[in-house]
Amino acid sequence: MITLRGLTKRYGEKTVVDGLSLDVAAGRVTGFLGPNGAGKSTTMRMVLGLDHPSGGHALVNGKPYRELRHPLREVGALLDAKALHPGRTARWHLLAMARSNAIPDRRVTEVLATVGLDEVADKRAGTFSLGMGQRLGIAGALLGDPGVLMFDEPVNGLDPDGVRWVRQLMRSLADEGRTVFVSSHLMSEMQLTAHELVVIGKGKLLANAPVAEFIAGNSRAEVVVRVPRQADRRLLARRLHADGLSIEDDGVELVVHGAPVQRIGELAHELGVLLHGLAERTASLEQAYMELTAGSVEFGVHA
Ligand SMILES: Nc1ncnc2c1ncn2[C@@H]1O[C@H](COP(=O)(O)OP(=O)(O)OP(=O)(O)O)[C@@H](O)[C@H]1O
Repeated sequence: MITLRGLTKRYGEKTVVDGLSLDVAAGRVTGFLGPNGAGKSTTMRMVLGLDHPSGGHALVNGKPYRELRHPLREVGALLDAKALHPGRTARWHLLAMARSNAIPDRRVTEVLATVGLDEVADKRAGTFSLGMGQRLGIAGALLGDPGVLMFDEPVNGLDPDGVRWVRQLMRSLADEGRTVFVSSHLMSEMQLTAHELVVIGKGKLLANAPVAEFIAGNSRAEVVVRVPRQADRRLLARRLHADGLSIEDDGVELVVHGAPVQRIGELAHELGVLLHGLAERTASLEQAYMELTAGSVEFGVHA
């Protein structure tokens, strides 16, 4: 479990993390979202004791990072996959980490196999592709078999197969009861991977909710009604309009906001309107995220 209370970071005049209070629960994958520069990496760095908070605190399993006896055994992290010694082999990189944290050497062989790098374990990390570097970074996070894991954009540079592998890994780590806190800009991937979401903008907490609740709360559900006959479409549209519902008519389909699908089906039946389709269209995480963060984008092109 990760606990943030009033966590704040200022650089000069700028507050980049602004009073964050939240719990990241065990047994769940928690997606950490926010526009570029929102403060995600800074928050993770404070959890890992790499940056010192200007206010508040961050705890891992109830303790500040610096009080953890064998930190790698309690919290593993992938922050920057490029932060490797290029001349070291993958195996040496991991052995050095293991030995400084009293982790047995055999764990190195295990995690190399877990991330699929066993065949290149004795090659220098400097020759690795971006995706191989990500895998090595993930191996480092898993090394101490920690209960808490943080990944900053772990799928960056991975091919589709690698992306799916990361998704399955995150889920299985959470299924084992671990705390998995993962940042990403890939909304469709987050929708498939995360159970819970934490969204920040300009350092402030914007949302903290299960994925489905977040999408429902930040988007409008729509019902798409396919009405082949124009006269029918007009009749149904008039009736829905009279009921105070908002409707769009593109000449083939009606898109209705604010009414459950059952009600529209019943109305069509009552009016004797022929339907070729009646479907609820739930918003994607991307749509909900865009709605929520529209005012918090710092570096964007304004249309
Ligand atoms: N050492 C530093 N000195 C000054 N400003 C910093 C420092 N580190 C980060 N910042 C600023 O803090 C803000 C938050 O950066 P951070 O990297 O935490 O955002 P992020 O949400 O991880 O962004 P991204 O999605 O682009 O990775 C940015 O405006 C950044 O320029």
